[in-house]
Amino acid sequence: MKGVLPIKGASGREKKAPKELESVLNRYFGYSGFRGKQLEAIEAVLSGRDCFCLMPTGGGKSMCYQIPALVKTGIVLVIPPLIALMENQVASLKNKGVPAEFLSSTQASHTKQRIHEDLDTGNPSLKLLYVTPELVATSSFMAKLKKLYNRGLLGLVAIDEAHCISSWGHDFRPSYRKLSSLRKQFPDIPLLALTATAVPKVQKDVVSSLCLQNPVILRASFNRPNIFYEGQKLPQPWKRLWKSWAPPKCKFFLWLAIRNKCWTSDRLEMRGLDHPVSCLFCDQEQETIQHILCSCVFARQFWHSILFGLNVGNLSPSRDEISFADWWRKTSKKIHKSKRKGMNSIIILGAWCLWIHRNKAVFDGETPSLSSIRCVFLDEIGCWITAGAKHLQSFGLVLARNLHRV
Ligand SMILES: Nc1ncnc2c1ncn2[C@@H]1O[C@H](COP(=O)(O)OP(=O)(O)OP(=O)(O)O)[C@@H](O)[C@H]1O
Repeated sequence: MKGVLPIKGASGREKKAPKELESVLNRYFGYSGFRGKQLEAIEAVLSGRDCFCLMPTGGGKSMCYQIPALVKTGIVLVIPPLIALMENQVASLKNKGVPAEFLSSTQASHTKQRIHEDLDTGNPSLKLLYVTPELVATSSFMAKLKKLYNRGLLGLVAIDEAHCISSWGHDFRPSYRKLSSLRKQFPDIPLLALTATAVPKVQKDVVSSLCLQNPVILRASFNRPNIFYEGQKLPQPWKRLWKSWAPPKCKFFLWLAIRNKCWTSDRLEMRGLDHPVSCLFCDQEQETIQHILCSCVFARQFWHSILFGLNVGNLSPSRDEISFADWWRKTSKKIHKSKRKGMNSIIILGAWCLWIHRNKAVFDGETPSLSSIRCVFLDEIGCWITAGAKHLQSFGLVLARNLHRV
């Protein structure tokens, strides 16, 4: 890149002086300076280090791999979780004159062919290539990457929304798990893991799942000094959530859900991404995670059938319920202490089933059905009991007896 002179870092790898990086930032993106942990992340990967970077939503994580792509030799491979995300970013980069492309199932075959031909040349014009984790998991694409790597043309691999490896990545996106092979395949290429949601436990999991080697760990402050906050302390459900019996993936899902961090229509729309027009369960209201879990008519019918089966149908969420966490707190309070642990597991399981059912409707086009979600719920309860959920035993028996009557 003209005007940006590489200097040698301690490791002997490419390193750029901040001023030179700032001039690239200014030239392509029009910003006068880096913010948050951007510069530290950029310098880490330019010096060849792996890096885990936690920055708030909208904090500017993409710059951490876009600037290296513009100053580093070779191609930066970016792995985001959503096709819509990569389409958006690629379009915006192209607008700024940055050579970027994405490969996905939605891409026309002649476009894919053109990208592959470019990758096969000795000197590809591409600087950023966005791909899905599923594509990285295929042997044919891995072979292509290997070729790039052997020719010294792979500069950096950036994994966006890296928490997917640890949360819904387990079941929902198994290919995220397979990204662990990147470190083995490309031992000296820096890996950059970016996320806005990672509690220390998840951070550790991301670092170990990706086999990051002695990574630079960056955690930007989530405080926005220009925003005045006023808050009221509400009883939080965390203790109830973490202490209840449920598989970790379900608890983690609910932790995200309570914090409104699931990729439902409202969040996708806020980010300008493709999103279902309305909730696929009821086709009446906008889809939010709170709606799916408690105020949607489908969700309420589901909860009613489960709770009615347990002889506490009166505790089902009402149509005015706007917060799942709030409903859970109220419901839990009304249950006798001796049954509370079991009820908490029932509620986590119910929420998990609703989420899985919603994903099947969104991604597999399945029609929402009360009888099928109830069957899944009953099967799961059996599995949870077998796996050690003692408090659920009596609930399971009552439900198995009563549910067919609902
Ligand atoms: N140094 C900077 N100065 C000013 N604006 C910036 C800077 N870096 C990034 N931005 C802008 O901040 C906005 C958010 O950036 P970006 O989409 O990369 O955030 P993000 O951290 O990836 O967010 P999310 O977690 O939602 O994916 C963009 O409009 C981007 O152009």
